[in-house]
This record gives sequence, structure tokens and C-alpha cells, in this order.
Amino acid sequence: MAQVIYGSEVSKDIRSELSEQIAALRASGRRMPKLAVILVGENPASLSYVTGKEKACTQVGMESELIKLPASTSQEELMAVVRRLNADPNVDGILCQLPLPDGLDSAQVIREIRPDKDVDGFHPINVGKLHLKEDGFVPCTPLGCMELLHRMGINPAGKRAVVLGRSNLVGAPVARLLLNENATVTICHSKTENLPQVCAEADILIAAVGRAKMVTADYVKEGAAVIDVGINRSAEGKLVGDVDFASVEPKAGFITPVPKGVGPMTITMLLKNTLKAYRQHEGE
Ligand SMILES: Nc1nc(=O)c2c([nH]1)NC[C@@H]1CN(c3ccc(C(=O)N[C@@H](CCC(=O)O)C(=O)O)cc3)C=[N+]21
Repeated sequence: MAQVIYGSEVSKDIRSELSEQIAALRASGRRMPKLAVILVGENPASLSYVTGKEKACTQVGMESELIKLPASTSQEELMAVVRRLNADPNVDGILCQLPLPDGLDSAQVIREIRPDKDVDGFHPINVGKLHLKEDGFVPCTPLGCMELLHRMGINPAGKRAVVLGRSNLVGAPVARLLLNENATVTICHSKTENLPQVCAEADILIAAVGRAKMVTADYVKEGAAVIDVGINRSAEGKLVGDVDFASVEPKAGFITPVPKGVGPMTITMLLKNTLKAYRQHEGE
């Protein structure tokens, strides 16, 4: 029987700490931390995530600015918006919601964001800093996964960790964070052979493949910690994880649900990154 770890609950604790810190800044007459979010086009999932980010900023007392651009926006127009936000001294964090509409180059946009305002942690400078164990911005979802592990009381040092998926946004950075905390890390992908057997060696299993309910009990070692990063949508539009919760939960030691697991932690870590950027900009 697994202990279910609700990122939604952990988020409440962290967000109330952030609210207190920001209230103290306000009480001393300081400007408020500000996150700017760029949304290009009308992707409904992106709109719901962006709305969630804005609500979370308001909830903790941060300012946020949503820049909504039409899908017809050119690369140059988008780059100009990023440059304007880079230059705005009141903007601490900049995020361009992915995926961008076809025809727009997200890598070029990410490179244009000032690394000290890149609260997604996607800029090559911040990716490099993560790999060099230097202080930079760490991507929000991987940071959320590590926070959940710590809240489970799990120290990754010496443990076997398996990361299922190797995306730039989640799999690769979370594997690095686990390695930085001295886990023995295996990264699995579509070419991995004997996938269930490899995953079943893990004390810590991170599922970030983007395939609904792919991870069943035969992928899981008795008592393992299973973190589900999946954000798949069922035919009815329901949010479904990469883990088949019903089949895995009886066998795992810890498990995170979808929804109410990693998702809310992603938003909460974004708030933390934005406050971190603010403090750097304020010379604290
Ligand atoms: N530049 C960029 N940065 C991102 O961090 C980024 C992105 N683009 N594109 C899309 C992904 C996905 N993502 C999520 C954020 C919140 C939830 C979340 O809060 N999920 C809730 C459910 C929310 C709902 O019901 O829609 C939950 O799991 O409980 C999920 C996924 C951030 N992303």
C-alpha cells in the first residue's frame, strides 16, 4: 500500500512560506516580484496552465503580466517582446509558454531570454550551470520532483534511480539533479531494451514519457518511490498520468497522483524561481 504524496498539499506549505516572504517585502515598501508570461496562439492546455501560473502569482502576492500574442505572430515580433521584457527592470522572470505554434523557433526564443530572468531554467547557460553544479535556474518540474522526494524523507544518495524519458524539459534535468544528489541514475527511452525489468530495479522511478498509463506494476519494485510527471489527456479530456495508478499503488512505497501531484509543484517551483530572480536583481 503506497503512501500517496499530494504535490497540491506540499505546494500549500511552500506557497504560504512564499506569501510571508513577499508580505514582508511589501511591508517594507519594496517593489513586488514580477513574472511575465508570453502565450502565443490559442492552445487550450497552454491557456489553462498559464491561467494557473497567473492565479498562483496573485495568491502569493507576486505581480504577473500575461502577454497574449496571436498564432500569426512572426519570430521577429516574438523576439522583440522578449527583448522588451529583458530590458524592463520591474520584470524578474520571463517565461514563453511551450509548445509554440508551428513555424516559430522556441530554441531561438529561449536563447533570447536573459539567463538571470530565465525562471524556466531552459536557457543553455542555466542548463550548463545545472550540469556543472553551479548556481543557476533549475527547471520547475524537475525541481518539483526533487522537493517531493525530499518530503517523502528519501535521500537519493546511493539509491538506484530510473528516469523514464529524456526530454530537455524534464527527463534530462531531473536525471542530473538525482546524480547531483549521488543517486545511481539510469535514463530509459524508446530504444531501451527490457524496459520493465530495468525500471523494476529502481528505488526511485520518475515517469516522464508522455504515454498514458504506460507504467504498470511490472515496471515497479516493491516499496519503490514512483513520481508521475505525465500530463496526458484522455479522449474525454481528463488529465491522466504516465503511471497506471490502480496497478502500481498497491506495490509502490510512495506514489504521486495525477492530477494533484507534480503539476502543482511545477507552478510552485516557478514562484520560487521568480522570487530567487527578484532577490538577485535587488542585489540581496
Ligand atoms: N515554458 C514552459 N514552462 C512550463 O513549465 C511548461 C510549459 N512551458 N508548457 C507546458 C508544461 C506543462 N506544465 C504544467 C504546469 C502546471 C500543471 C498543473 O498544475 N497541473 C494540475 C492540473 C491542472 C489542470 O487541471 O489543467 C495538476 O496536475 O494537478 C501541469 C503542467 C508546465 N509547462
